[in-house]
Amino acid sequence: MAPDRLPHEKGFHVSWDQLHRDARALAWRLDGQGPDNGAWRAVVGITRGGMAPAMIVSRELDIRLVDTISVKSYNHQSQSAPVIIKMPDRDLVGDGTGVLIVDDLVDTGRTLEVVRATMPKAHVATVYAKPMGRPQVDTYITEVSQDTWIFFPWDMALQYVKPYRAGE
Ligand SMILES: O=P(O)(O)OC[C@H]1O[C@H](OP(=O)(O)OP(=O)(O)O)[C@H](O)[C@@H]1O
Ligand code: HPA
Ligand SMILES: [Mg+2]
Repeated sequence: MAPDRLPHEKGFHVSWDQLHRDARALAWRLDGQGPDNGAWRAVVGITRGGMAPAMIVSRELDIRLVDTISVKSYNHQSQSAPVIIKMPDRDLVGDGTGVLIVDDLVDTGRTLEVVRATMPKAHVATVYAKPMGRPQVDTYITEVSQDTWIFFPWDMALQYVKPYRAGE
């Protein structure tokens, strides 16, 4: 959902360090929760934003089978209908049993709705969640309000900021 304000006005800015900590927290929460004696079989990251969290989760949980599902639903901050551009290996994921689907965030939940339909038995995990999309997620770490835009480290750069009391 596109917020109708400038990016710096209501934004949740996530650094690489913060993302790393939060994705690790997600992994630790998922540890031992898989259907096979607590183990997970594979990780499927939703490209592109889910790739960094998926890498961190699979590293923490020692899961070597990692695949991707490619979904496009946003062009900058405007949403369109989600389209699956690439499916994961069907022989690997099956109906999703033992599979962890990982994304950076859920906003409206439309992306996850489409992804879930392809692997109905998978467990869906995101690092961040907004209220509207929460029903689509099984496990997440941090919730932000629906009108907050989350800025990820790969979309930002360090830059000069004027002092609060700027001189004339
Ligand atoms: O819950 P929703 O309202 O569907 O929105 C959440 C999705 O939107 C973003 O992906 P985007 O489609 O922008 O692609 P990207 O991951 O390649 O940036 C984000 O990474 C989630 O995958
Ligand atoms: O808040 C967001 N931040 C980045 N990408 C997104 N895609 C949907 N919502 C968001
Ligand atoms: Mg995405």
